[in-house]
Amino acid sequence: MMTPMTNISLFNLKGKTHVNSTPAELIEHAVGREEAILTANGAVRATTGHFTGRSPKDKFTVNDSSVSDQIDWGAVNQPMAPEKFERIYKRLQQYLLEKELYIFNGFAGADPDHRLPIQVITEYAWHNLFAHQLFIRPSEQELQEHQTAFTVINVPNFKVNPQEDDTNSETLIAVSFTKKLVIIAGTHYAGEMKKSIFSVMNYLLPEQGVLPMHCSANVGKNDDVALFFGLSGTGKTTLSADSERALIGDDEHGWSKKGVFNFEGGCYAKCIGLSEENEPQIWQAIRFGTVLENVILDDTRTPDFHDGTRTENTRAAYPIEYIPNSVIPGIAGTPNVILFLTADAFGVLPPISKLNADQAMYHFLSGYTSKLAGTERGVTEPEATFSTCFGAPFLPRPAHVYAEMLGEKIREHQVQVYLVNTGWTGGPYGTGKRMNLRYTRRMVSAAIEGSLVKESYIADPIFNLQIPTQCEGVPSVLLNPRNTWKDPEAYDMKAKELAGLFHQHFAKFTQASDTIKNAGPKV
Ligand SMILES: Nc1ncnc2c1ncn2[C@@H]1O[C@H](COP(=O)(O)OP(=O)(O)O)[C@@H](O)[C@H]1O
Ligand SMILES: C=C(OP(=O)(O)O)C(=O)O
Ligand SMILES: [Mn+2]
Repeated sequence: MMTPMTNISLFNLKGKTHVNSTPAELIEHAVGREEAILTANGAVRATTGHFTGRSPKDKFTVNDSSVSDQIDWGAVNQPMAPEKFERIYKRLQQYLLEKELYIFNGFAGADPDHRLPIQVITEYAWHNLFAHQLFIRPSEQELQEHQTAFTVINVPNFKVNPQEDDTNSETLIAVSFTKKLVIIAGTHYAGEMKKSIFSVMNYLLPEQGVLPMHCSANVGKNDDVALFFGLSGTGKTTLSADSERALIGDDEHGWSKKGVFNFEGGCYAKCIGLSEENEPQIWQAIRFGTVLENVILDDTRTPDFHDGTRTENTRAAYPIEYIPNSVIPGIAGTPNVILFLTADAFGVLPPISKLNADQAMYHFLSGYTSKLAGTERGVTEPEATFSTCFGAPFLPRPAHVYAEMLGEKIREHQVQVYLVNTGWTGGPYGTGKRMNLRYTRRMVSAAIEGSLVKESYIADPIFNLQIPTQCEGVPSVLLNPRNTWKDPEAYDMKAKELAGLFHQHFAKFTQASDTIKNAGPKV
């Protein structure tokens, strides 16, 4: 695909550049340069060294007058002085001068009214392949007219200096909204590229009246749209891949007056424990063109998806068209049903419960899920985490900006919201076991089809949630988590402990209305 290079005015590149290369070309380069290896199923596999996940402590936002009063400064959005960014940028220009580089031009945002033309410049061919598969690929015509509005430069071998540059380490993920530039340095984890652009969209879209969301989305035969909000590992990618429904996207969407649209052109699935039986769509998407990250291979170069020795966060990145039933471009109507996914490691939240509008706001602001033992050093017991809007690491603006928009839309369109525990369950059906995926799929289907809303419900006294007494295809005893514990009193104690954590966390939302504050657990 030879097309004129679009404007790379941010950098004065004198080395060889490969612009808008095809997957086949990028794969040839990645393998030839020994960045990645070919696997038995045709995918390429790269390893990422020290960083096998995102590095939130190394993420900064340039604090200049154009954004200063808009950003929710703190641990997520750490400020960087403009002159520090400028110095790094100048050094980076020197570093890049003679470098061989790969350049992808495309879009974030499937809706032409709200899309962001982006350019992704990478040191590695495999990172450019990732960008090509994950972002929205332009048509020939769109490429001719492409004008970059935001650039991501991904230079794993460029290091910053924590002393001189005021950074946390030699690794940096820095966004400047004024320069319209993201610098990613000192990490090989490809997910930083897509989540950086997600953060940029999360900053830009509210000003256009569009709600950006950390959710997956799919659509049924009757054009009924479902959204699945959730933090990492809660099941957005897994549950949105459904043979009965068309996939809109697995991670990042916007909700405009017209409906929802995907920000991306691909998916980024977790591979740990992946099986053909449980996740057939994802399984068969792993083929030529797909990028595997940190997946272990056997002697025949066949992936061993059960091997987590390198990391539990093994990944596959593939274009959305590799999912047989997908919506391209990723645009659909207004959601009918919203599912909040939470991976509760205490095993006390019901597998599914129905929320009213105030409860929906309460749980959206809370964004409860769990960090599991082993995922972080020092975490030996399940640890509750609250990540507001189910996506705090990616939200530049204060939570209320997003929450108010969602609340308005839920009310306006009378969207039914459910809370789904995709985490753990106690008692006879599996102490310490993850919720059975087949049952979760049944409950999610019943919620989406509308049969669940008509069931009878019991009120859970601790969490103040409405629990259905039946759901077709799911043993009724599982629906109430208290039944699944050997010792119901032990259940009550654990449940009250979690209820207390909800209260502690929610205390910071002083501006929330009383009806929202009272919609949480009753302890
Ligand atoms: N009941 C369940 N619901 C959803 N996912 C489950 C369940 N049980 C196990 N899993 C596993 O949990 C992981 C969910 O990850 P994923 O869908 O990638 O989350 P996200 O996209 O939200 O980061 C997958 O590996 C999936 O196989
Ligand atoms: C890619 C990520 O998100 P998710 O696990 O939600 O896919 C991430 O958090 O790095
Ligand atoms: Mn995902």
